[in-house]
Amino acid sequence: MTTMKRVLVLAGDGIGPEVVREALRVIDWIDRRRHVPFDVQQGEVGGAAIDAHGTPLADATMALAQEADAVLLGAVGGPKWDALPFAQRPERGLLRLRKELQLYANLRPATVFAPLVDASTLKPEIVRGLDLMIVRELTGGIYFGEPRGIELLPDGQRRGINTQVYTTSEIHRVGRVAFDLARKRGSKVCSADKANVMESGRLWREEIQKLRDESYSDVELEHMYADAVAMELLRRPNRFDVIVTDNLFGDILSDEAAMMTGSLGMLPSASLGDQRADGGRKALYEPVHGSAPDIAGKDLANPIATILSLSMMLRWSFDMHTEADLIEQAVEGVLASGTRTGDIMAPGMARVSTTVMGDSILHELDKLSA
Ligand SMILES: NC(=O)C1=CN([C@@H]2O[C@H](COP(=O)(O)OP(=O)(O)OC[C@H]3O[C@@H](n4cnc5c(N)ncnc54)[C@H](O)[C@@H]3O)[C@@H](O)[C@H]2O)C=CC1
Ligand SMILES: CC(C)CC(=O)C(=O)O
Ligand SMILES: [Mg+2]
Repeated sequence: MTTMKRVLVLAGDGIGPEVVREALRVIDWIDRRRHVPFDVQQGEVGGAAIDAHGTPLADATMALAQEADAVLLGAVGGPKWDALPFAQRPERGLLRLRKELQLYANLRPATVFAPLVDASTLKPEIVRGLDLMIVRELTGGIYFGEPRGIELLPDGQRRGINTQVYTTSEIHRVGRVAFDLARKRGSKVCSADKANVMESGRLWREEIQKLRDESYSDVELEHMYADAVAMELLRRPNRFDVIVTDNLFGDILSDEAAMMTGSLGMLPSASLGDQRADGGRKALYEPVHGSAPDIAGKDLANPIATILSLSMMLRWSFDMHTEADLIEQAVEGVLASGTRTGDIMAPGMARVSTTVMGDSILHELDKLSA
């Protein structure tokens, strides 16, 4: 018997609702055409939740997220809420979800679809065939460390403080995810840190090395400074297989990697917690991009990152590899036919809207499963 897949959808702000709407149509397609029942609940996060409930994530929504098999999120934030204190900003809603669901491993694959080789700002020979995985630590580091704040000094200056903190167990658990993934891919891990200037970076390096020597001696490990990784990503991205790094460096390096694939609008992500004894795990899926206020409400956003995040959900939360493959093939087919949103458009191609991109992917899914 096929069990019901309980998915909580939090569309969020800006282009969030626009891109999530297209992913919901794909869920509906799977439900109808592949006879896999989904129980989709919807809630607010970010600015939308501030407007509706006065907080970036209501406790009731947090409880729904705890109960769901998986969460699909659009994006949060926008100029309307930019002046709010940090604790009340839209981004805190997302950070609370990550922290309370203990989603410590953020998988951000950067894959270049063949038809998009020319959409990258890098030369085709640099990005062709790119298939790398960034594993970003997501619940520790400088985004959560204490002390933090902005304080007034006696001389009238203000001082901003954030703290980078990691413990051995936080490093080991995300390291294990990276090494396990590498075993299924090219068996190579690059660990990015700043061990030359930060104590937390030195600890990161020592513990990743220890983990590799004790449990993953079959996997090749190299350590690099995060700034050098930023440089190498532009020079020779194909040298990388899996990159494991902390919360802040992972945030930055994955936006950089996104541009190899043509656009931030192409990059999906999965945020995973520990696997339970029953094989399940807490998980949240979201595009890597933000709420893109500059194009919000105009039906211009690329929904592919969100649709590919759904495909990651099918793989990681529901073991539905056939359907995940179908979605990825449909995206590739649509791109090959020259259907492009503005962010991945090449000269001479017509620009389609978010909705038409969604229509085209559904049409391609129909064709593939006819
Ligand atoms: N996970 C999340 O919810 C994230 C939220 N944010 C928030 O989003 C807001 C805007 O941040 P930005 O720095 O502008 O980053 P952004 O990712 O929203 O936009 C950066 C640029 O990429 C373009 N872009 C992004 N996604 C696109 C898509 N799907 N299709 C076409 N073009 C796309 C935007 O138009 C913009 O020019 C801020 O409030 C920020 O805090 C930023 C990053 C992640
Ligand atoms: C809390 C988010 C807005 C930070 C971010 O840029 C991301 O996770 O990609
Ligand atoms: Mg980011």
